Amino acid sequence: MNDVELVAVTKRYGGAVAVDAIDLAIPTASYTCLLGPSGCGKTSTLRMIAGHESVSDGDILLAGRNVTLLPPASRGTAMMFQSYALFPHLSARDNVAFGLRMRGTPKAERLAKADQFLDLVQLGALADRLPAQLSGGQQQRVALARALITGPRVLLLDEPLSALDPFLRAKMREELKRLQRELGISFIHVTHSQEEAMALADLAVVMDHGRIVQAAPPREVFERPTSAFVARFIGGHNVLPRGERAVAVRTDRCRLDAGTEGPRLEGRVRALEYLGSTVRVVVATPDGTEAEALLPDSAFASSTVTLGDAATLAWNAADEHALAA
Ligand SMILES: Nc1ncnc2c1ncn2[C@@H]1O[C@H](COP(=O)(O)OP(=O)(O)OP(=O)(O)O)[C@@H](O)[C@H]1O
Repeated sequence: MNDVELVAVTKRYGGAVAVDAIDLAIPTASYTCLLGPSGCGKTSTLRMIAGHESVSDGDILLAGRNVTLLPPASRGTAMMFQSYALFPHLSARDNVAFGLRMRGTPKAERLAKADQFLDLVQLGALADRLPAQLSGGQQQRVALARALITGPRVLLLDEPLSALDPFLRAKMREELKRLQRELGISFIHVTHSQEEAMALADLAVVMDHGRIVQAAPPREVFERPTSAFVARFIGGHNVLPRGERAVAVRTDRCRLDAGTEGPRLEGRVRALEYLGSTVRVVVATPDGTEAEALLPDSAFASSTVTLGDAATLAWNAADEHALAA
């Protein structure tokens, strides 16, 4: 049984198609990331699953039940918003208990459960604080506890990490994955970030212009991107012409090496970026074709290459991955 199934789901705003007849099956208790460039339809898809946006065509099934026409509260989903949307005059505890209050749960029971969920997000000690007395990261944990307390089968997260600084983002990312595993429910998470999707997702769904262009485990998307668009979007690949078609070659499989047999690109070093454990070297040919190598810093240290030098980027033919036309 899948937690969520989308069957030819379409969203039109006036005449414009934002989501174009997408099909998607999200397995039980899995972590799914929806990713793609701005305007590709990620948020519209999430909002249709939540019931915050009507479906123009197609069906949405949650645990096998058709929920397309049901209001958000009857679906078994909960949504965590980017803005957290906490009530400023309520304590963290009362914010978390709010969903249960709306369902008529007795006070003592809902406050005890709120404390339990605040503990789950490691915020038990701050239960009496108002949102204004909490940091952004802490407010976000309150919002997460508030969404989880209603016992959803599917939690929907709209760019939950984008407002956090890089350190907190990495920490919260671990936390989201832990919660999803511990609770055994499905998370569907909209992100712009390839790295976030790689780190979190069991299923990475890449969208472009309202369509799903690849839906697979992150490793498969990275190792076998289906198109030049996916290879470029997911990053870490050079996309190079091969006759009528194109091939993708991982940048970490390229090296600066004129001596070996095999495919190569000859040109000049157009950019060099030191990234700590790796160095990014971009080589451009006179006709403007570019490719880059991501070299271990030790490999770069043993070369003498500098900006503007003539350089040859080489890789093994076996590392070329053919892309669909
Ligand atoms: N309420 C609306 N009315 C009209 N058009 C809309 C509305 N909401 C979204 N759109 C359009 O639908 C398309 C998809 O938008 P959506 O917000 O789903 O994309 P997205 O991938 O989430 O983008 P972003 O990453 O920028 O949030 C865009 O072209 C957008 O302009």
